[in-house]
Amino acid sequence: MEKTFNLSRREDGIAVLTMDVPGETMNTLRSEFGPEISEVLAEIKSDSSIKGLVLISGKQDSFVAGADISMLDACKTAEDAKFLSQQGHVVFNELENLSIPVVAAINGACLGGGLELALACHKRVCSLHPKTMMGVPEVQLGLLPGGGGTQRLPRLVGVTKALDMMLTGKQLRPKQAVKLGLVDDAVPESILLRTAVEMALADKRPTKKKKQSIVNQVLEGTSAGRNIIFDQATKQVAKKTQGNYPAPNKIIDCVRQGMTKGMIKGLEVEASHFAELVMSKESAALRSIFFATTEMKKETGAGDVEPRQVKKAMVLGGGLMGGGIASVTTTKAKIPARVKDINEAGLSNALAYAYKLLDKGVKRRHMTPAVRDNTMALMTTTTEYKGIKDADIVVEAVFEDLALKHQMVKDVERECGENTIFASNTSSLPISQIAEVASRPENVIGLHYFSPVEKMPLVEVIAHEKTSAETIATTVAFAKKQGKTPIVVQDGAGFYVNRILALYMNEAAQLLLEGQSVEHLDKALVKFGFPVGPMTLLDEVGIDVGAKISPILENELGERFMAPAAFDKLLADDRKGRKNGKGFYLYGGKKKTKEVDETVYSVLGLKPGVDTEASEVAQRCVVQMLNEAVRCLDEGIIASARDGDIGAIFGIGFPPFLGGPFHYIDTLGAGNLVKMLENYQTRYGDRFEPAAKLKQMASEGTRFFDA
Ligand SMILES: C[C@@H](O)CC(=O)SCCNC(=O)CCNC(=O)[C@H](O)C(C)(C)COP(=O)(O)OP(=O)(O)OC[C@H]1O[C@@H](n2cnc3c(N)ncnc32)[C@H](O)[C@@H]1OP(=O)(O)O
Repeated sequence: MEKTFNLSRREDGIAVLTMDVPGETMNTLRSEFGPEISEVLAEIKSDSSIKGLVLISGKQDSFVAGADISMLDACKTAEDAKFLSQQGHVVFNELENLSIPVVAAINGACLGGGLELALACHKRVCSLHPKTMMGVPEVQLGLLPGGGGTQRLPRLVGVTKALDMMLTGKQLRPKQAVKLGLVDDAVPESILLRTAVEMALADKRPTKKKKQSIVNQVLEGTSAGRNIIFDQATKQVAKKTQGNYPAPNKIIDCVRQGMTKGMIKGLEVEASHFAELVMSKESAALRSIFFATTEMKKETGAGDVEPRQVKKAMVLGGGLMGGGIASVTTTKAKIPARVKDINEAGLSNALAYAYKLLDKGVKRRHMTPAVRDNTMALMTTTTEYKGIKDADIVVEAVFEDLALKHQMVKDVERECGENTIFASNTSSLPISQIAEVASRPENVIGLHYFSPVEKMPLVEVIAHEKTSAETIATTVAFAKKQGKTPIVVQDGAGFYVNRILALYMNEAAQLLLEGQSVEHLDKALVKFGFPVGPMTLLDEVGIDVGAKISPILENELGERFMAPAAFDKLLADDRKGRKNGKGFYLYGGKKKTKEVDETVYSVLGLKPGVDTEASEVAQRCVVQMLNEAVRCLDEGIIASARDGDIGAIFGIGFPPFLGGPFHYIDTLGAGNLVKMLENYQTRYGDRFEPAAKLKQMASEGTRFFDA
């Protein structure tokens, strides 16, 4: 069998151990490598001519991407998982205890177990390659660093910074890593090996630790001080996770026990907690999201049709969405974008949007002002259709007016090339309606972004019946270059995400009209696992936007989408939400915490009654979303349950630890969900009628995913 580790000896006495997993684009750590690694370490220990060791990757631009997540998925028992962690401890301890200097030479991704491997080396040097990132993202998989990271990281960079890395899963760029003391140096890739060899030729004493402030020395240097750190971290975790994610508290416990009772105890605790987490339903759900998104990275959205290259884009409308779309086009995709608006104000907004994003990078020192300015030069502006003949794609992001969009379709077909794609960022209008005036309907497609554009990873790519496969593939590729996760959905009012969101929001509105308070509704759904509650979301999206979409959905999809009439009173009272500072919450005040605008109750003619059980409130809203998601799958609006899960998680923040609507239905059981819906249908009306497919699955006892 081809080897993963190759040991080569240099004349200066330094041995270079190259890791290169055969046939894989990325190095990952697997249990099967154990015997080979032990053999290599034994060879090194027995060869007195070896004066030092450099560990390097044989991959072009990645070091080690962590433990093989598929291997973790294959664990059948906690014992299986615990063995993996303990095996890692043995190997990494052996590496760390070598009598010769061991230096990790890091180029590219060095994540999870990959960083833990590097931490077991005596020193670390990384390259300045743009793909060189270091971190322990296990918490994003519902796990913890199980290869000694919970013990070595705090001892290297300090408890506070180690907890920050492990609890957020943040990835550090080279200069950040040097500043933190995670690596000893960052050098151009061309001299990475040479630098590592020089380090290995020097003695193995660790580089002088970064000087800590007096406060930090006291906090980190005493058990009382450390307990303050641990307690503070525990409080922050509780606030952020609402108790829905077990990994963070276990991470804190590993560090606490290790720092209190020593590294050996710490490693024991780490292996036990790691094992429990690998077997947890939360980690299984989060790992499924990793596999889904990795699989989607390779899909064109149109089978084996090759996408055309997009060398230039145009954005119509420089407002909130247009500015965001133009910004991610230039700053992420590095594709020139020409923004057209009817006035200079819109154009200035788009430029300011991009500049603000880029300047944040300069302030955080991972971008130079020159790179910022060169990237800004990719965005040009115009109030006329000039300089766009060579645009490969035009994205319109103007307000939801069909006549205006029709005019834009005609303008683009007149002013641009015959292959230029017209992509509409509409959030509700059927693409077929927009395309009905096109002389080249095969070039018309929907490309629906979510606000804020630079943060929300999802885009919906909406094909109408005449959209060509090449248009789909090109649009999907363009969105991926923008750093987006696209799902291809079929044409229909509200597409997928807004359609399932609408019923969830309507149910929240019903609960409000029944006397639940605004803050109780929001707290209930945040506790369930959403990033924000429905009333906050409505304020953010815009009450006027919701009111505009509802009748379109009701007209196309049926009266279950009828929004509560009382909400018209909000618009009559000019309540649009954050955008005009009047909504369910107060805006513009000096207080950090948001306060409900109590006058909203009188506008709606309400007096909040007694808030009912939060879980019941959440369940009524969530089952509406689940039921409609099943209808969308049944109607072919989404191609798969996988896409439905990713769309809901990345589009509206459906709780990732539940794996998405379809994974969650599998967890609940279709039969139980039907019973819940039927119970609500009896109590609250036919809007809770279970979807036909759901009833069929309940009767057949089937699931969306293999158990
Ligand atoms: C011991 C404990 O501490 C446990 C751990 O270490 S848990 C694992 C922690 N590591 C991670 O969470 C990193 C996961 N990977 C990524 O974030 C990304 O893959 C990347 C940033 C490393 C690279 O991203 P990108 O350049 O976009 O490449 P892909 O995501 O498409 O990945 C390329 C192929 O590598 C496979 N892969 C990457 N990481 C892992 C992994 N940890 N386990 C298994 N496989 C991994 C990925 O599936 C792709 O495979 P393919 O065959 O090419 O499709």
